[in-house]
Amino acid sequence: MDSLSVSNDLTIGILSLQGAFVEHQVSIERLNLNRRIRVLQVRTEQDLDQCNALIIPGGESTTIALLARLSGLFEPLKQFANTKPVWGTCAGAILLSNSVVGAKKGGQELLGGMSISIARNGWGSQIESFEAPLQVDGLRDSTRPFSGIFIRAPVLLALKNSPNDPPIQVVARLPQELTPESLISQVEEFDADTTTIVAIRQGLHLLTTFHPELTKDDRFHEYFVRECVLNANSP
Ligand SMILES: NC(=O)CC[C@H](N)C(=O)O
Repeated sequence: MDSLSVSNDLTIGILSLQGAFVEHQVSIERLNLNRRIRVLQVRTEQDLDQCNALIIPGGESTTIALLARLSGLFEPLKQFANTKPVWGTCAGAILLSNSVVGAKKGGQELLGGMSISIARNGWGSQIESFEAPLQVDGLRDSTRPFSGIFIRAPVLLALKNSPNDPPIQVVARLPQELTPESLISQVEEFDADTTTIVAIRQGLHLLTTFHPELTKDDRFHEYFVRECVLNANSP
């Protein structure tokens, strides 16, 4: 893919403690980038040190946070997110959020970095998992909808950027307002319009509440590489 050719060697790490990390790796490798971008499964601080960008996969956010803490990766990950591009999908999106509602008993450690609040498992039991066609700004061939796969997905509750934070850009929305039934028991009030937002960018980071790595459509991975990784690493 010529448009994504780069002259510097870059490493995209995939946090590989739990969840759908192999699927992300396969998707990036399928992009057929030139060999100067490599993919690395990240399990240690030494792995992370080699990365120019990171993907935090879907899975179980409490478990990923706990394993990161136990493996000494939690603080290095926080520092990484201060300076380098990170893409969080589903559980990864929860970890990138600055605040969460509906955490497990005992609390939930967050890496933070994106000024939003998010509700874990925010969709009601009837639609706990669903697929929806998304209109996404900036994807290649953007008139073709992207099929969003939502699996016990989190729901965005509020965009909370202060004037000092980088602006938040909405990248994708659900086609219509679905009723996030579980939210009704978790939060007293929510803004139905915000709950339709399913992908955002802020600063270096990308967040998607769904799972692009579970489709054969690699346009989101291409988007992350082009918009976040190459932009941040261009000379
Ligand atoms: N598919 C997913 O990543 C689900 C996220 C999960 N519900 C969590 O709270 O971590």
